[in-house]
Amino acid sequence: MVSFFRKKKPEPAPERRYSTEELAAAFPDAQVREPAPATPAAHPVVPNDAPATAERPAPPMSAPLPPDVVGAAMEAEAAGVPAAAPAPAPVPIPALAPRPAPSIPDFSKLQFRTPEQIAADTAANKAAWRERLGGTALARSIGSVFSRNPRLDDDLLDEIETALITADVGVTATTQLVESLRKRMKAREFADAQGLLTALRADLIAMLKPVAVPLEIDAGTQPFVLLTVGVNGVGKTTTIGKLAHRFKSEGRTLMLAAGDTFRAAAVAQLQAWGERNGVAVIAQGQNADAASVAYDAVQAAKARGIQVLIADTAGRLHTQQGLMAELGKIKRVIQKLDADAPHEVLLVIDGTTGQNALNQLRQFKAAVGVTGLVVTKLDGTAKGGVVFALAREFGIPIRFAGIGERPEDLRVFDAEAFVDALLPESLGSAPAPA
Ligand SMILES: Nc1nc2c(ncn2[C@@H]2O[C@H](COP(=O)(O)OP(=O)(O)OP(=O)(O)O)[C@@H](O)[C@H]2O)c(=O)[nH]1
Repeated sequence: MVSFFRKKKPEPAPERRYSTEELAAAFPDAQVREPAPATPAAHPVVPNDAPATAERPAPPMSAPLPPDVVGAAMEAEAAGVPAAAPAPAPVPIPALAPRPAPSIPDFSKLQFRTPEQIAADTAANKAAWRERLGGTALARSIGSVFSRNPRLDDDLLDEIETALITADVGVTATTQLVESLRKRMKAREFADAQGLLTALRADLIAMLKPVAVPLEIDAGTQPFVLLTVGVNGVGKTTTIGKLAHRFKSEGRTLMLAAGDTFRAAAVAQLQAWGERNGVAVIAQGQNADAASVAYDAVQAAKARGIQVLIADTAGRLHTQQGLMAELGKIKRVIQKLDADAPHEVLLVIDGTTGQNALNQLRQFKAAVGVTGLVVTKLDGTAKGGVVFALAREFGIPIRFAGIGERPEDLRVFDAEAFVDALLPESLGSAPAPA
C-alpha cells in the first residue's frame, strides 16, 4: 500500500506534522506492517484487449489524496510507523489488468543446423573448391612439395620458397613464411617434414583468415549500393551477374545499373544477366554518362524500395588518370542521393594477373576507396598466390572468389577451403588453426 503512495510524486512537504500519539490513535494495533488485504476495484479496469505494451499500465489515480496525507504517509513509512489513514474512506486500490501473455516464438519454424549438417556443408564447400582449384597450376606448384615424402632440412625450405614464388605469393610474403618456418625448424619444433608442412598450411590459412570477411548487406540501408570497379576484362560484368543470382536466391530485391557505357556489348551483357535472374536493369545505352546512369539507378531503386543496387562501371587501366577520376565523379553523384553510398566498393581482380594486382588495388583504393575484393578466374591460373600478397599488404576483405564461369562458381571467400584446395587432400583434414 505504501508503495502505491510512492507512485505519486510527493508534493512539497506540508507544514502540519502528526504526533506519534495521533498516529497511534489512528492505528491502535499497527506495530507491525502487514501487507494490506486486496480491495475490490473501484476504478475502471484496463480492458484485457488493450494493446500489449512492454510495461504494465500505470493504475489510474482518479481520486488524488490530500497532500498532507501523502506527506504523512511517507514520513511515517520512513519512521517505520504506519501513516494516518484519510479520514472519510479507505483509499480504493485499482485492480491491475492481467499482464498479456508474452509471445513465444514458434521454434518449430526456426531451422537449426545440427553439427553433422554443418560438417557436411563444410565438406561439400571444400570439395567444390578442390574440384575447381585442385588441378590448377597454382595447386600443382604449391602442392608439389607436399606430394612426396621430403626430409626435414634446408632443401625442403628452399623448395617451399620456390613453389610459393612461382605461385605468385610474392617475395615479401614468401620470405616471411619461410623464415618463420626456418626458425621453428632450428628450434626443433617439428618432428619431421610432415610437421613442417602442417605448420605451413596453418600459416597460409592464418595469413588469409583476417581478410576472409564476408560482405554484410545492411538490411536497414535501402538501397544498399554496390559499386564494382576494376581494369578491363577482369570479370566485373560476369561477377555482377553471379552476385545477382546469389542475392536473388537469398530472397533480396535488387536492381542493376549498366554503368559500363564504354564497351559496346557490356550493356547487353548485363541485360542478359538481368533477364536470366529476373532483375531490372537501368541503362542509357552506349557512351552515356556513367555517373548519370548510376544516379538514375539509385533514384529508381529508392522509388521502388529495392534492397540492393549493383552498379557496373567500364573497365579502366589503373594508370589512366582521367578514367580513374571518373570513378570519383560517379561516387560523388550517387552521394547526392545518399551520403553514405556506395556502401561497398568492390574491386574485381583477375587472379591470373599476378603481382600487378597489387598496383591495381593501390590505384583504385586511392581513386575511389575500395572496401572489398573479388578475385576471379582462380580456376585457371598459376598466379592465384597473389591472394596471399594482397592479404598481407592491404588487409582489405576478400569478399568473393570466382572459381569458374557458372553462377554458383562465385564463392564467399573461405581461407581454409582455398588453402586446402591447393594442398594434398590428406593435409586438408587437419584441424583448422584458431
Ligand atoms: N574461368 C573463369 N572465367 C571468368 C571468371 N569470371 C569472369 N570470367 C570470364 O572473364 C571474361 C571477361 O569477363 P567480363 O565480365 O566481361 O569482364 P569485365 O571486367 O566486365 O570486362 P570489361 O567490361 O571489358 O572491363 C568472360 O569471358 C568471363 O566469362 C571466373 O571466375 N573464372
